[in-house]
Amino acid sequence: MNDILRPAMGDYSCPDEWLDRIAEGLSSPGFLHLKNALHPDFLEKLVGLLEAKEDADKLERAGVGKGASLEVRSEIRSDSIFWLEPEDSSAVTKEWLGFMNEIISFLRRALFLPLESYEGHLARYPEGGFYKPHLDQHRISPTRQVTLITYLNKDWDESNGGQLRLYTDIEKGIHGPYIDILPEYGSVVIFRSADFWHEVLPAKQPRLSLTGWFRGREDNPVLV
Ligand SMILES: O=C(O)CCC(=O)C(=O)O
Ligand SMILES: [Fe+2]
Repeated sequence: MNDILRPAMGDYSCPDEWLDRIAEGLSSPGFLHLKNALHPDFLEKLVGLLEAKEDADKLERAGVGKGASLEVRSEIRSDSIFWLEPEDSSAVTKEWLGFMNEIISFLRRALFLPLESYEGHLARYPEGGFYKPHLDQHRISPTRQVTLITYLNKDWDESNGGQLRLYTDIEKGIHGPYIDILPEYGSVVIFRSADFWHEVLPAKQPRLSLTGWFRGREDNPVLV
């Protein structure tokens, strides 16, 4: 797909075309891949924030599981992350969270998805980093409904590895068909969190991204 759909910097009212594409893709086949989806100035700020957090030693090794069972499992995933919190003082975080809230409102209206909130983190996979096949929706707490990943890697090509491998048949899972998506600068991938097994293939260079989830209610999750 060749898209130039760039929400302008400082104006995160999402273009209707962008929103329509999201609704269409999530309805069927349940995922979409937008290239060059974000304004370059905004991408620079996200990279700047990630680098600043890394320099300040604020990235933490990402865990697997939830709540009390959350633990670092190096054999499953090797990224380090920084959660974007509303109380964060940086303008870029505020802008991003505002943008995500706008998408929540739209998805509630357009697809009647019972979304309540967004959670997201910047991520850095080191050289050789990977994330083994998984579903983003936890079995025990199925609040995550929709995944949205933004990639922040300039000049990334196939020789760098690090593809997102998205398995497109929920029944067959990792034994079924898949597509590979390069984590190219400004690309956005969106998919239904319960329906797509996926993994990050080993990256030959450090690999940067912003991964987040639109969530339903904790106590009354509705499967989409
Ligand atoms: O970065 C990616 O391509 C996928 C990351 C992922 O699957 C996750 O954080 O759950
Ligand atoms: Fe995932």
